[in-house]
Amino acid sequence: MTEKLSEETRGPLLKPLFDTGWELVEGRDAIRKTFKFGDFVEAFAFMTKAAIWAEKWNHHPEWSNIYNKVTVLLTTHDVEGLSALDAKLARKMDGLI
Ligand SMILES: C[C@H](O)[C@H](O)[C@H]1CNC2=NC(N)=NC(=O)C2=N1
Repeated sequence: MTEKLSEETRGPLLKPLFDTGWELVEGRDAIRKTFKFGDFVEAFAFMTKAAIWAEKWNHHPEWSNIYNKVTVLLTTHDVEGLSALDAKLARKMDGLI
């Protein structure tokens, strides 16, 4: 069962993600990052690869795309906040670029 990140675990899990450009979302227990690519095809290729992992892990991003930018918000709806799955998917997305 997925659990909301505790005060003790969220620091070590989230700090490396803040270093790669993820940030906390105001008013919501979630993280967000905007990925920028050379063009729409590269942005959509990233979304396609990320979508395959999201489906495999049954953990889905809230995201939007404008031409060469993809803005991703990660949170765990089942626990109404951040869980280890969000950190896992964020790390995977960072690894896809
Ligand atoms: C029923 C289904 O397993 C759940 O709704 C899954 C699907 N994808 C999900 N994605 C995210 N980000 N959070 C969830 O809590 C979640 N739950």
